[in-house]
Amino acid sequence: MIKSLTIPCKASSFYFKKVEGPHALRSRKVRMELTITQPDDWHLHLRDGVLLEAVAPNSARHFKRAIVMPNLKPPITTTAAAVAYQESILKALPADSDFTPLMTLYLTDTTSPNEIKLARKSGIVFAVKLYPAGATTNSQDGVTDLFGKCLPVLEEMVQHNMPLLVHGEVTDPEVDVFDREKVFINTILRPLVEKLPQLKVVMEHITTLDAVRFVESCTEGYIAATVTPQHLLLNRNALFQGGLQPHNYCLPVLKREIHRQAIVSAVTSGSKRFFLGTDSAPHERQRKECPCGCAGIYNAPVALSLYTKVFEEANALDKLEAFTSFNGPDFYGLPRNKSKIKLIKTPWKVPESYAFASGEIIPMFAGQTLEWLPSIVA
Ligand SMILES: NC(=O)N[C@@H](CC(=O)O)C(=O)O
Ligand SMILES: [Zn+2]
Ligand SMILES: [Zn+2]
Repeated sequence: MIKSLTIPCKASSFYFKKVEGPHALRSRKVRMELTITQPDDWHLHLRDGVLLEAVAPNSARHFKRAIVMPNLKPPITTTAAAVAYQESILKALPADSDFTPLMTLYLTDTTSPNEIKLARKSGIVFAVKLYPAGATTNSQDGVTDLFGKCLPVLEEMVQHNMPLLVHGEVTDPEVDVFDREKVFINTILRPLVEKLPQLKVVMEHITTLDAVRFVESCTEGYIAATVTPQHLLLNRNALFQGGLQPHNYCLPVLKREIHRQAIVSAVTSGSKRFFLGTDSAPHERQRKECPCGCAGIYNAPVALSLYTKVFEEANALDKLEAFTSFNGPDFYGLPRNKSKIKLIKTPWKVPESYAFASGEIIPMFAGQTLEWLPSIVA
């Protein structure tokens, strides 16, 4: 017989469940379980074609909704393209999946204010993404001069309460790659927030103490940030440990340990300004393990285990659910999910790779053993 014990914690909808298995008396093993509201992923790359078919089910297994990045080739610059992309994502999901892709538009120098009206009216577009031209994967069609070219669009976004999602790095080759986020905050973000204080902005995948301080200094409800598992768990040593590690390479690049610690403190503090965004960014193995490898870490299958590990190690498991499942929908003005997910503290091995039609994808922490196995509560 399985005995279970529920221990209430500080947060009301959160509890520990200790389950004593059938061999409990002999082995004295106690299994820990955590049940939380099902999370959403507020920053996800689903790609298209065979890659989309390979990765979409893995995100849909754990997450209820996701903000889907528009940096395809060609990019999703119109509402019509977003509608078509959403249809292909839905087709790539298992028949019984209730995963909802929340679509975004890719901002360019020529995006028209009318496109924002169409986007809002569609009911399927939830944000507009700013890629400074040349900053990251498939950003060549991005913005070259935000204040010179995009102010009318940004003003229209304020009218429609449409958030701007930001890849926050400058592209000036003279600026050290480790300083590009900090320089972006000082030269673009701070002036933007001063010019348009009513614009909702999400600083995506923050990597520095500077970003934490900036977000905390702004008005709550207008400026927020997503945080990835890799920037919570790894510092820049992970790029070179025992040789060059292409599967730990993403943009913004991993930073020093003091920055990692600042981000961990921010998310585990219980602040509403930070929420889950995996930035899961799959690239085919050959495109990562080559002389000029792509930036992007595929973390969708391991993300929830890793976030839970971070909160456990910070003694902040009671703050996990707000970060994974409340702060994101609250910021976007969307309802919180009703469904639940269980995280079971049991060892499980991350697959070495995920095969797909024309190759394979190597996940973050491939082949390693993690704890906290997610499982949807039926
Ligand atoms: N994060 C990454 O390193 N890569 C992302 C783009 C991005 O989010 O900047 C990708 O699309 O591959
Ligand atoms: Zn980015
Ligand atoms: Zn991304």
